[in-house]
Amino acid sequence: MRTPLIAGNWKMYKTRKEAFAFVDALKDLLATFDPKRVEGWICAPYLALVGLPEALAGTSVRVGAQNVHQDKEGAHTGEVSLAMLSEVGVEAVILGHSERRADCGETDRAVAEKTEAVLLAGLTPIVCVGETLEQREGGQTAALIAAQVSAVVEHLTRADAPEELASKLARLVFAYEPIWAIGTGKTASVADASTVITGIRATLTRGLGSRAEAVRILYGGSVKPDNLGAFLAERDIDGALVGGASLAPDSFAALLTVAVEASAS
Ligand SMILES: O=C[C@H](O)COP(=O)(O)O
Repeated sequence: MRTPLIAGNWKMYKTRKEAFAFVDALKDLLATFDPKRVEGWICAPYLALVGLPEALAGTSVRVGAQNVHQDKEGAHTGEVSLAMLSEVGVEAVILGHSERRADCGETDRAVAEKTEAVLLAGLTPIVCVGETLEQREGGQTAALIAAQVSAVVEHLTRADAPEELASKLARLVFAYEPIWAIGTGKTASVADASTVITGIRATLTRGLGSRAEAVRILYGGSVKPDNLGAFLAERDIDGALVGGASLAPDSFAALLTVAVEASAS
């Protein structure tokens, strides 16, 4: 049984002051219910990460970043390493978000290398895949998503991959985020999201065999507390990657509440 996961992606929102005010308010809200049956993650901007895990201590909400460099260290101006993230208590990293693929030219290859580095460092990668509206209307969704997922799986299972990688693959998380649904208020239909996510699991099974069953696959794109339940009711949808609706403490707590209720039903 896969533990439901609600990951908030704050993107480039919240100063440190705003981030810590969010945590204070969230802790008050979480005092009234126990979201233990689900995992809640806040993926904050780098500067807000410092001190955030400590501020969330005593809750079941953990902290993630939104990107990392794949190298251990080096001459990479402006980049942040996994050791730097681990040192401040970060446990997960969003990789290959469509905004980074578009704004920063992140390739499937770079996303695959980052995924390997995150797994080897003992953190959880949340690997984003998704199609544009043009690609969807052109009937390319299934092939494109399969190619994005396969690029990661083939890299992780290549013949000369580090041996210890195999035992870490169950920690993989994928997020299917149709680009046209991000921040637009237009979600994919539950049926369409479910079809794509079932396809992702099939691609994972081809590459990973039975280990694919443990991999969690999230839906992302205009998820709100009032539409989350319908996605979570689908067998292969294990949670959500949420942007806008993760920015307010009451809305993030409401997402966790919906996930707890869905996991109980
Ligand atoms: O990473 C999160 C996604 O880009 C979804 O953002 P959104 O919930 O604001 O549509």
